[in-house]
Amino acid sequence: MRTIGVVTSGGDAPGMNAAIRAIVRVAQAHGIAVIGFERGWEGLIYDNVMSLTPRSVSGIIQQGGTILRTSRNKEFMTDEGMQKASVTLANNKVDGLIVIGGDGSFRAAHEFSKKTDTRIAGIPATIDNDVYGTDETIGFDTAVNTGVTEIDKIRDTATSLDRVFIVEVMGRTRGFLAAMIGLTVGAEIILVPEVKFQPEEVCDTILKNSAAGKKSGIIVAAEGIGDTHALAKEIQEHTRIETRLSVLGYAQRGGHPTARSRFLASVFGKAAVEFLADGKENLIAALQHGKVTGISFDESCCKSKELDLRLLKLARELSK
Ligand SMILES: Nc1ncnc2c1ncn2[C@@H]1O[C@H](COP(=O)(O)OP(=O)(O)O)[C@@H](O)[C@H]1O
Ligand SMILES: O=P(O)(O)OC[C@H]1O[C@](O)(COP(=O)(O)O)[C@@H](O)[C@@H]1O
Ligand SMILES: [Mg+2]
Repeated sequence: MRTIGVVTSGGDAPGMNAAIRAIVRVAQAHGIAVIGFERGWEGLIYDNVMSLTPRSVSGIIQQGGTILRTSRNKEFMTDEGMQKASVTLANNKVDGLIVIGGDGSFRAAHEFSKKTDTRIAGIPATIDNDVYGTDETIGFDTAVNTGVTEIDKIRDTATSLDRVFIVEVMGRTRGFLAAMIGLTVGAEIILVPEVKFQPEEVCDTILKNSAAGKKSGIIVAAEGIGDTHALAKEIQEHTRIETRLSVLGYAQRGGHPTARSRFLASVFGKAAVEFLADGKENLIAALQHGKVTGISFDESCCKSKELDLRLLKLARELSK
């Protein structure tokens, strides 16, 4: 293994830069050079490369986003796109590729490795935490903390005006972010796509809480549950309690990575380089019960990670 290529793909996640830094510095210790491909798979298709050295990754451990930039790319999903990418890797004498991204990037990497025999290692980085096989992804903890900071502020105004708020958080089709944010802000209600709910039950809980003396209500809703605007309207009409919607949006994807996100980036970066250096192909660095390990792309891509529903139950118990 002489040269490793690195790409960040899909939605950016705080801590991606810390992972790039770790890869470059661990590779250096193994005598391996690193080059970066810019803007996700696009950089592999169009041969946009950036040399990465231990000095060029100085001062990025604390930066959100990704210095390699990223993209969502349709062309890579075609045979032709993958062939072009394979030629780029050969032209740059890349012996192994590290993909830093989420579930979509890993499905792409899996296809790519099957079609072109490319040696790949994965590093899970997405605020959604929706990668099977790892308890946590880089960026998740940062996005949780960003959500918590914002919702604590919303609680102040909600309590002052006896209001209910629906706060919509990201997560695509999954409820990992909503569940963790909801539990840790003391939300009265958490709505996730994994659990069907009836608006009447939500109204019922709000009315019971109000009768018990609660001055505000926070509903943390995952974006995947559907139309939160319509839900806020329905709650207000049924309960006669002023109900507002606040969509947290893209701020959840940015900002300085937390220590936790930087830690995961550092240990995953080291693991991914070592997988390739040791000839262990097509593994994703993963955290399982506090230990760093590897899970195959094959397994991760065909399984769906379960949401721990006990988080929702605990949040309900604690918000009475
Ligand atoms: N099934 C697939 N086959 C080939 N390429 C894919 C597939 N799914 C995703 N990709 C590629 O990976 C990119 C990143 O995936 P996406 O789902 O957008 O983000 P993330 O990796 O953060 O989940 C997509 O824009 C696309 O180029
Ligand atoms: O940036 P876009 O294309 O608007 O996509 C928004 C989506 O990206 C995310 O922020 C991150 O998702 P991915 O990690 O799958 O890219 C989701 O939570 C959100 O649904
Ligand atoms: Mg994803």
